[in-house]
Amino acid sequence: MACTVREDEGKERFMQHGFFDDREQSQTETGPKGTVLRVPVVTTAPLGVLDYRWDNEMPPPEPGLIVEVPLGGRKVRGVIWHKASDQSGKKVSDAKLKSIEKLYDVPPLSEELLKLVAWVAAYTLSPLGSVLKMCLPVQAALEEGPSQTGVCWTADCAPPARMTHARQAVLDAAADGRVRTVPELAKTASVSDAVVRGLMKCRALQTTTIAADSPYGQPDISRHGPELSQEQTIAAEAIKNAVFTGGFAPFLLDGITGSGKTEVYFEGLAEALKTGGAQVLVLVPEIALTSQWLDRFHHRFGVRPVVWHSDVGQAERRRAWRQIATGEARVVVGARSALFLPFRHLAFITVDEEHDPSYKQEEGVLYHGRDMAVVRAKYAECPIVLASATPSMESLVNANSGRYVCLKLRERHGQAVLPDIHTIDMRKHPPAAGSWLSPKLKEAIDKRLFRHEQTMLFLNRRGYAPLTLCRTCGHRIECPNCSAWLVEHRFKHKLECHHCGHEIPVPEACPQCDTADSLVACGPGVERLFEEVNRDFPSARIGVMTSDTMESPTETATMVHQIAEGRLDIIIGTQIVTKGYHFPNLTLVGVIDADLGLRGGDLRAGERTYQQLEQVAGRAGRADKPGEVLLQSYEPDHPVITALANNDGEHLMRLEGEAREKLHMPPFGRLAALILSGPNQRTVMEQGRLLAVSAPASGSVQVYGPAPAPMARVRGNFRMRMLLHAHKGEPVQVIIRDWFGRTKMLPEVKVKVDIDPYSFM
Ligand SMILES: Nc1ncnc2c1ncn2[C@@H]1O[C@H](COP(=O)(O)OP(=O)(O)OP(=O)(O)O)[C@@H](O)[C@H]1O
Ligand SMILES: [Zn+2]
Repeated sequence: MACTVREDEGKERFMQHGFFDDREQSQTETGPKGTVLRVPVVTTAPLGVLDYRWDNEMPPPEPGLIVEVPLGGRKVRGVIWHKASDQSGKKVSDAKLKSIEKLYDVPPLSEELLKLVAWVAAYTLSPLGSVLKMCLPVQAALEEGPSQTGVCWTADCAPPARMTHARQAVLDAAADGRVRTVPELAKTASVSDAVVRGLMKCRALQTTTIAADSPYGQPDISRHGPELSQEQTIAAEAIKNAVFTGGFAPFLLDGITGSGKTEVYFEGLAEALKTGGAQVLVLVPEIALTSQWLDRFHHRFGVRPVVWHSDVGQAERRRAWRQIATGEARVVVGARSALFLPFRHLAFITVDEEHDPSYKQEEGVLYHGRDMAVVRAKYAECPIVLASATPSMESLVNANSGRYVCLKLRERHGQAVLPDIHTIDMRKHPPAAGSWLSPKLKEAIDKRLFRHEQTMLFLNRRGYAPLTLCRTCGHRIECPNCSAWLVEHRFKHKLECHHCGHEIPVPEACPQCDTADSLVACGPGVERLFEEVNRDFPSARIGVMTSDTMESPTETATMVHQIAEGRLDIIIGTQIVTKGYHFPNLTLVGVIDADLGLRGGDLRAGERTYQQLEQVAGRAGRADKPGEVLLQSYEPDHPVITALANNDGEHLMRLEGEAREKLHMPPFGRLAALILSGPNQRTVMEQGRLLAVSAPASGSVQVYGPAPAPMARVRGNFRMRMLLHAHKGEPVQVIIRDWFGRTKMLPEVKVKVDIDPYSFM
């Protein structure tokens, strides 16, 4: 494998990065035995750069090489860093310097990836090690995998003493000299394994060992995509040109739902793959939901791409990581974590559904996948396409300012047109008591059943009911660990906390006043909606799509197939049904509670609700039959609802942009949230007070809080929030670092910094 570098080459790269800068101080030189070569290492522990001793017996060090080092009594993975450690003053003496224990036989991480790690760490105020850990997620990927028997023909092989048709077929198939497994060769020659083994025995074929991981299929770029419409062609050509020219080039592909954005960026992908060894990355919001995407990719390129997300098993992760590192795997489609994969030669990135909130990582290193993808493209010097029917305010502003090239698709493919969107004023057309469907929506569903067309009902609430209340004493059943109600899940006969996972069986009597049969479910969830639909449309075939009913990607794929094949009439789902699906026979979308996302009202509530409802609306009428969307609302005059009904998202986003600009709100200003948490409420409050006392303040920087977080308790920890608001251009990270430097930090309180927060809970 390619980790061995020529000595002079390694040293040269090292010098370029200033590795030998502190030669004098630590007397380091590669050279005679006994001298110490000090190298900087970042480990996967949440720390910065540390010094280690490089054994002279090892090949010369090079930035990016992956090593194993001792750290606090453990052995941890690490990477040779491209800058000297910053332990100035308290430098470990040569004598105490610990040695690098192992050099893994995998290619070094690229310069470009190391730069990304450094950038993300600095931007999110996270330790380098925490970010690096995301690049090295699978220990097994670093080890040589189990091997298997391979077979090939070489010029040294003697022809067999006895020749048969079958044997000749095998030798013909093996004549290309490729190493294959026995079953592979047998299959290619259409013979049984025994024929191949016979030839191996008499040395007419050579036996070798090959790595157990089978290679990924290579995409076939000679295939052509569909004929593109004029506006699709213009967009595709712009992207292809940028890929051909190379270099950083960001695009916003802003095309209405069903306009063929996928077909357009597939063209860019095909262009990139024309260069031998080039790799491409497609980020998608929730990979479990992409069975249709994978089928389309397969249809277009003749193979399946490498898939990367948290549900992929260890063996497959190992295989993927290694082959991405060696450059053999060419196309990767993945969730945001795929951004940190060790590509060798990244030539093109697409972020599909770029507006999707799930790109923001809310645990560990708090980064935004879309934004960091742009940074990676910059370092990899390659084009990037951000695609969406409902672009984020951030990307729209970048497109308007000319930082991104904006490519527009204004029409749906073929005969399809955007669906008609109507609002049902629930004040005038209320549902019957105890039900959630207005008579108008029911009528529309009836029509679709009669015409054998499909209906999708959208309600972004998992479970049966969001609240269980005692009719006698008014007690509401809450989570003992979190400030949240327990949600009834009737399919599972449980009450469940959606924040910490705490669950209890549904009680027979009120836990507070002990009255039997006094608990009532309040409000609807998808399970309750299912009950109603099932009762009102007894002959309909109904499917429920939520993360509770779809526990694996396979289950999701099965249901998606069922819908696409017309084996379901009504699909009830949460936000997982909004993502990019194409069901030709689906002509009605009903939104049960269009106002749901507007309540609570954080900075992006309007933008997010618009995006979500426009996406779910976009599932209707994507083929030859026209679509209709009905929004049930108690606030039909709300700007978001009218924008949807008037098909005028552009206007809405413009107004929203103007409002934010006036208030210096993102993306026209900067926010950073501080989340203080700990088991003891008093100390958390004390930390808040200490931070408030030393908070920075000027005309362009303001700090709000501390205040109890809306989720004031999660998993037994008390939480408070502070919010730093700064004008654009203020060095928020520097300000925060300085602020913390001046503040007494209590060890029992965790202070998390969320730069560009999306969640305000
Ligand atoms: N030029 C074309 N020729 C043939 N079929 C096309 C063409 N363009 C798009 N389509 C088809 O139209 C449908 C919608 O396209 P696609 O899914 O790419 O749209 P999209 O813009 O990604 O939509 P969404 O944002 O809703 O996910 C797909 O079935 C796609 O194969
Ligand atoms: Zn809880």
